[in-house]
Amino acid sequence: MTDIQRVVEEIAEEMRARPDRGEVATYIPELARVDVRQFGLAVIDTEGNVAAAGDCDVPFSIQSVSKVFTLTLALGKAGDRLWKKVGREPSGSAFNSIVQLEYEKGIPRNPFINAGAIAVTDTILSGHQPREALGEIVRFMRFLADDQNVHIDEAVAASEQRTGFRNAALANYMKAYGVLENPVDFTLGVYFHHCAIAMNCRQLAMAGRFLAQRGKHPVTGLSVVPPERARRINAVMLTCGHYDGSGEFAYRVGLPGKSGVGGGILAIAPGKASIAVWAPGLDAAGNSHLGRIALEALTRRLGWSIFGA
Ligand SMILES: NC(=O)CC[C@H](N)C(=O)O
Repeated sequence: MTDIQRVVEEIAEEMRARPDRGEVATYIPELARVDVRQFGLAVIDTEGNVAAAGDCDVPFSIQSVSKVFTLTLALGKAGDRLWKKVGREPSGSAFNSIVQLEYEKGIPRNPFINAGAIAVTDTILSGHQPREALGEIVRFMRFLADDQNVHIDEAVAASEQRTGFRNAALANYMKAYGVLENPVDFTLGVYFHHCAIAMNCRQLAMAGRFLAQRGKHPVTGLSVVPPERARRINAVMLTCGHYDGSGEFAYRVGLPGKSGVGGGILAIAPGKASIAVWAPGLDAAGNSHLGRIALEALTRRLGWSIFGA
């Protein structure tokens, strides 16, 4: 057994035993049904060695973790023009906050808060039909995960479509400022559906590998993005990937990471590994409670924080 596999199994064991699990998201009714006792962890190093434990094969709703991949696609389409529509500063406010948008004239602070991700999705749509844009996003996820078995959980998408009034407010607000180009319902439809992509920890860690290896696809060796872009996406993940918990995540874990309200976190140890953890219970900022604790244990034991041991 490798050191990494031993550490991953130890952590899964420790997390299973903990009574503090956080609370599942309830504002998307379908997510409220998920069993909070689950825990999965998968680490894939740059040579392709997989260390995994717990519920690492159970698919979960990746939610905002999808925003890393839509950002990658949108940068591929629009290049640096994307940064006219969305900033890259931490927001210091909740993921679904509205107040900042008014002060900043409809330009969201960063691509990972909901408003920013909706603006990113709008860039991917750029005049196409929602079905085509969604197809492109799902194909990209399958290509990166090297697995055709990645799909959209329609029940989760429909659940959020029915209840996503706050996101509708954010989108309409940006539309009023001319930040969104497509019909609001098109952009929101694609956004809700890409948030509803279901993947397991192994698939998600695989999909993130290009960010750990200078933009290269792990299987084909092709360039997914140039090294400079991979570095920059990691930087935005570090500063903005956990909303108003981003400082705490950097302090404790020390890796670029992106969380979702399904309880997943994708974390990148540049040059070393891609890591996916899933524990559905959330903390007050909407980030996976045990996911963060597990990653803190992992980076400490393996000495993987980008800030040193
Ligand atoms: N933080 C999240 O994962 C939020 C994503 C969710 N789909 C929403 O828009 O509210």
